[in-house]
Amino acid sequence: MPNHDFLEMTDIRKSFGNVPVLKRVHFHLRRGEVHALMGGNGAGKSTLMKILTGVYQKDSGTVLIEGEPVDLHDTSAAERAGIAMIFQEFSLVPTLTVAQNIWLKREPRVAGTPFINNAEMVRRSRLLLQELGVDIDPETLVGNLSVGLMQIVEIAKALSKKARILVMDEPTSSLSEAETEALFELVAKLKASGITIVYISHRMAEILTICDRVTVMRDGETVMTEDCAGLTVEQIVEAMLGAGNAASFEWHDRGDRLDADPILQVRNLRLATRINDVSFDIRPGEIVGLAGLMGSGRTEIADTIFGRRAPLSGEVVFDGKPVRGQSDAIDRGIALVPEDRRKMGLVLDHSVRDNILLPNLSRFTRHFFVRDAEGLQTVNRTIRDLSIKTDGPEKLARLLSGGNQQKIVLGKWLARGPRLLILDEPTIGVDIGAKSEIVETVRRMADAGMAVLVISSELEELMAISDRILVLHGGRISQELNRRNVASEEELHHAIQGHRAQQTDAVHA
Ligand SMILES: Nc1ncnc2c1ncn2[C@@H]1O[C@H](COP(=O)(O)OP(=O)(O)OP(=O)(O)O)[C@@H](O)[C@H]1O
Repeated sequence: MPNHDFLEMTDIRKSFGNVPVLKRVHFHLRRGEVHALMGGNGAGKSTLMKILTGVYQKDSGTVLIEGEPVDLHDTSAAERAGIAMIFQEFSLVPTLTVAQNIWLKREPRVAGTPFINNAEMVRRSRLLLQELGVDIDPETLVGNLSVGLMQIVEIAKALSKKARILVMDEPTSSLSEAETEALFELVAKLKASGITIVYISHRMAEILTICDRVTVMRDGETVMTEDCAGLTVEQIVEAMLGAGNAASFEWHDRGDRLDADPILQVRNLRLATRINDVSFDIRPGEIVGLAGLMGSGRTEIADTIFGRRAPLSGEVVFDGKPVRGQSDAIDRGIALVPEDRRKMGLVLDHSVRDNILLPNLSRFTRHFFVRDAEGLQTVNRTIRDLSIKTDGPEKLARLLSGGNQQKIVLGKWLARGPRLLILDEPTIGVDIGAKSEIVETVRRMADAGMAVLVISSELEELMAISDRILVLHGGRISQELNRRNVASEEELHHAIQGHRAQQTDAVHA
């Protein structure tokens, strides 16, 4: 008998209409490995995984598990074949308990009756969670759990269905540092028990930490499958982007703007959650990073500046006058690109063009006439500047890959030409090539006078983009660092943990 890998997807092809999305994809998994699936935004990773999980049907190609063809004609067929996708928290029902979520629609019954055997359901859930080594009470409501624990409940649910292959799509994107560590330990445990994991992520460092092998896709083809041991980030990036297209993610010293008057003044902000006393200024043309642990209150500060949240005390002054609510903030040129962009920033059933123009309509209308040509120019420029991968401006936002949807939301606010742009985790889900394009675009707009506040958990990103970095710790700005004086990511990491950095540099008195 020929020697087969555990899963073999060979020569998979898939087109939508006449657009080929998967051209000739080979994806092989060994039993019990953690296999990274990487590629630029729109390369075809999700499409391939949707074929594996029975959401889409392939046009041609073969899928074998242990050498035998498997039927993946719908999601329940894939489930029967032992394949499960770990969704983020959104697929659980918050008003049900952990046990009810794990066994939803498959609840154990009291023998000979149609009644749900609650005690048995709780017992089985407890066993599963114990096997995973986590301390979650099966009778807790899912709505009370942190995002990290919700993800673990998802994994328990998959294992309760006897999954042998788990697909994890950007599992750490909304996890805190501690939750990420816990997830990595869990991944190691699952692997040791023979479960095979497909791990999709744009975070290079974590791929090299926890994965055994990596497959890279580019433009609908697999271009590399290699052992991670000995592989460098540069080699992966080159495979993703093609030779000679290396992305630069370097910091530029943009000089100080200390003599300009601040456009934003945040004064003694106290919020209902965590924030005790936060004050800082931003001047036109400055890019200021806001660093802090997940849960330190960064997003709440952004919401308050944008007028979405009222402070208990303190105030936000923009261009000399207090901000009075969100519409006042928008009218006066403040833009916020939220962290959870899919939920908050996109109209999925509208085109790319509409999504970019929607918040900008007033700029492209005069006396009730929409100035189409000008609007379209802006749309095309946005698509080009941010390398949004779409067949054209009329494509529905829903049909774009996740990373490209993120770029539309960013693009629509940039197109508005705001005076203050607040970016909350600007590059979540965005590939490394696009990350550097986003950094470049933001820098160019700041050079033209836009003030920018960037919140990010990725220190590499904060280090690349910021002129100054504010460190949020214990409900206040514990340090204010001039980027020029921050020697390494390590040093910034220390500051975020609550240690004082070597060279602090108070920029305003
Ligand atoms: N239902 C669909 N109809 C038309 N085109 C689609 C559909 N689903 C995906 N596509 C297109 O297929 C291409 C590949 O998308 P896919 O979501 O697989 O990329 P990805 O590698 O997962 O990207 P990302 O890193 O951004 O999540 C994209 O150009 C996308 O627009």
